[in-house]
Amino acid sequence: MLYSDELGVPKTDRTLWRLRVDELGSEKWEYLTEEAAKHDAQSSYASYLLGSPGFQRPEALGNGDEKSAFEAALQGARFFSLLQDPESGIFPCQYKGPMFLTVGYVGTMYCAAIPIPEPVRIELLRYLVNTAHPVDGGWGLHETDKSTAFGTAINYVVVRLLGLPADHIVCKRARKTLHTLGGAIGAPHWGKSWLSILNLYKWEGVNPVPPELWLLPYALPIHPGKWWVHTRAVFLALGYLASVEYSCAVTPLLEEIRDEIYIQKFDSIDFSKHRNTVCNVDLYYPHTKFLDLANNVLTFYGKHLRPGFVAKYSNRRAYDLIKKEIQNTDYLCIAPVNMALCAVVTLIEEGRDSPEFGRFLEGFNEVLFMGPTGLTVMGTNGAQTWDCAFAIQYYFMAGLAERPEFHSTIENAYKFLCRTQFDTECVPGSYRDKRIGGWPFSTKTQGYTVSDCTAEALKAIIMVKNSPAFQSIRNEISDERLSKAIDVLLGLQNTGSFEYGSFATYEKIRATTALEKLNPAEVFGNIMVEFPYVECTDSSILGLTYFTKFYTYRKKEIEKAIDIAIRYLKKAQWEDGSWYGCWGICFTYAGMFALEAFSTVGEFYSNSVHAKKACDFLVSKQRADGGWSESMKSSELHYYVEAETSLVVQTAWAIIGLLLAEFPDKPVIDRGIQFLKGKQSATGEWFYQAPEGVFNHSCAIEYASYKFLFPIKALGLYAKRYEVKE
Ligand SMILES: CC(C)=CCC[C@@H](C)[C@H]1CC[C@@]2(C)C3=C(CC[C@]12C)[C@@]1(C)CC[C@H](O)C(C)(C)[C@@H]1CC3
Repeated sequence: MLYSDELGVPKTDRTLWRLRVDELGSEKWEYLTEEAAKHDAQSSYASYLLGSPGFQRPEALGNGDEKSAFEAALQGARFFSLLQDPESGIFPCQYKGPMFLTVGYVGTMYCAAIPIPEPVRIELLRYLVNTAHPVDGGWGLHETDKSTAFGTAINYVVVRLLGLPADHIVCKRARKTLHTLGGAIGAPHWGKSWLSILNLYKWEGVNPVPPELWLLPYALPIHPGKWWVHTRAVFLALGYLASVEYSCAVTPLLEEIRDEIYIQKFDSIDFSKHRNTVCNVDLYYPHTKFLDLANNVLTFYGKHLRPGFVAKYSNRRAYDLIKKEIQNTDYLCIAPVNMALCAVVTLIEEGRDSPEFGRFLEGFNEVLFMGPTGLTVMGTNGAQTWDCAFAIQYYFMAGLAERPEFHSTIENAYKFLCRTQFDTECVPGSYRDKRIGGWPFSTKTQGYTVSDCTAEALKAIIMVKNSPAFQSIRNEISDERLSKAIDVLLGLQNTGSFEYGSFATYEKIRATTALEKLNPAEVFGNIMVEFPYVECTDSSILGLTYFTKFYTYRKKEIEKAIDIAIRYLKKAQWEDGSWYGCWGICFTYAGMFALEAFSTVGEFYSNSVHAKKACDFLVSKQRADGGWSESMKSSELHYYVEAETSLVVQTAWAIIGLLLAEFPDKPVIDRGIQFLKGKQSATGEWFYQAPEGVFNHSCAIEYASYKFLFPIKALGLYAKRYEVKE
């Protein structure tokens, strides 16, 4: 039973929610009146997303051992295909986990004094009640985290702003935990920033990130235009807000909250002394001495030396850049963190009734996603492109795509990918690369190319274009447009000495990774600049190798790019045969991707020491029940940590790696396959077990489609290798 139900916390009527999806993949939930709902049926996949009974499952097939691996893959694909929105081709799902995003939406609405629509308010609250830590009632950085000062302080504020009274049991428990953690004073930089925006803390107690940094010559490595896109975008807006010291008007409710979140009396706190006070439970990446020094110098500058005209000029510059970010992403911004901050800046600059701020109010609907436990702000505005690219590829690899029953699934997803390729550039002066030809992680509107998303989308499209079964839609995208994707991808490969041949996420590495020494976020690792990522490198290899099978465009350069990327991978492999994965958990995820990349250049268990070592590593982690189970702790601690129970997605990853590397010991693989089959319901469903993804080493995030996509691939590859063809 959900905690919110146990407590009798109000909820909306699930049957009245509708998911509106448009052809570019924007996902917006709408709550209807009972009358309107009568004429507007809930789609079946929306019922699945809400955990409502309306979802029509495929007809049941046999359980566990009775079915072959192929039948299990087939049944899994039948189930997953029902989760597609047939109009747009995407597979909408709640991309949740991070617990520091809802404050952005609720905080912005509070600053603008705009009431949150009632169904949204009720469901946001319900989600927070359901994610409160079962033991102590606090919240962490992500849903499955321990309680931290950051998570507990901001989400406590959020539930109070959403109307939960201070004497409610949820508030009482959270408050007690917050006080045990030392109170909101120990919140890290972003927590302190949001508290200051909400007038619950003072800007003098927040370490500075002045917009003046944008006035420095670009040649300097410290120039923010060279930082990782997310960090650049967050600190751009935060720099503006801190510089103008924006805080919303104090209200009686805020005065109450001021009395609740600290262990000291609010008025007695000298906030300027707490710039560096961070609860040690929260601390993942402590300040370096170098950063402390820089903070002291910049604080002194801000207080005593900053000429008014410089402040004004640099704020203008920051706002200009914010406007460009808004233009390039049509108000979505790169992700909900900077979106909310840009919305507050727009509120200050343009006013609450301006059309510009109004667009933000619409944009928020695209990142709020409803689910069985309530409504939350997602990590991005979805995972549309990524999921479609995988679905297409894995149906092909599993030998399913050509079956007429899946034609429309493939066709719809393919058309979505074709529509999603970038065909316009960013406005000049945005510090952005050329993007025409690239693909994003979510939607075209969001506007940011990602290396591996480009490569995986490209590969999926080539599969469809060259399949005899899909000749009628092969001209949906021209070969020339595929060549543009190659231009983007080749342009993203790193050429610096230590990361030579690798790929980062959104851009090439623009400044030394030593800048990480200035990471001020306290709770995240690897955020200051781009880093070389093995998974992004692997996916890029997959896209490039697949392209050369069919096309000759820039062939020599592509071959060289693949060669140096493979070399990078080999260099990055750890002594024990593993790789540290940054975007999925963790060594298992990275191992799978690397083995797939090796397989495309003819390196397998039998002929490559690197592939052999990688397989041996994976095999050494198999558990007695045949499954694999890596914990999120691996990502945090940088060594392999097993979780409590075997996990479907982890097992699929390991099996895929072993199969693609042609690992010879069949019984090992058989046991993994048995595990995957055993966890599948007769209707083809696999169930959520644990977050599959991670970012910045410390924050877990759920990829809801993975529990279908990777088992389908694993079972299908197994069937191709070992089962007699039908
Ligand atoms: C520290 C900050 C700004 C937090 C906001 C959250 C974002 C940084 C996260 C949320 C989703 C996220 C993990 C994502 C990625 C980067 C960081 C994101 C955007 C990328 C695009 C990096 C490359 C990866 O291979 C993959 C494509 C899987 C992910 C997708 C989601």
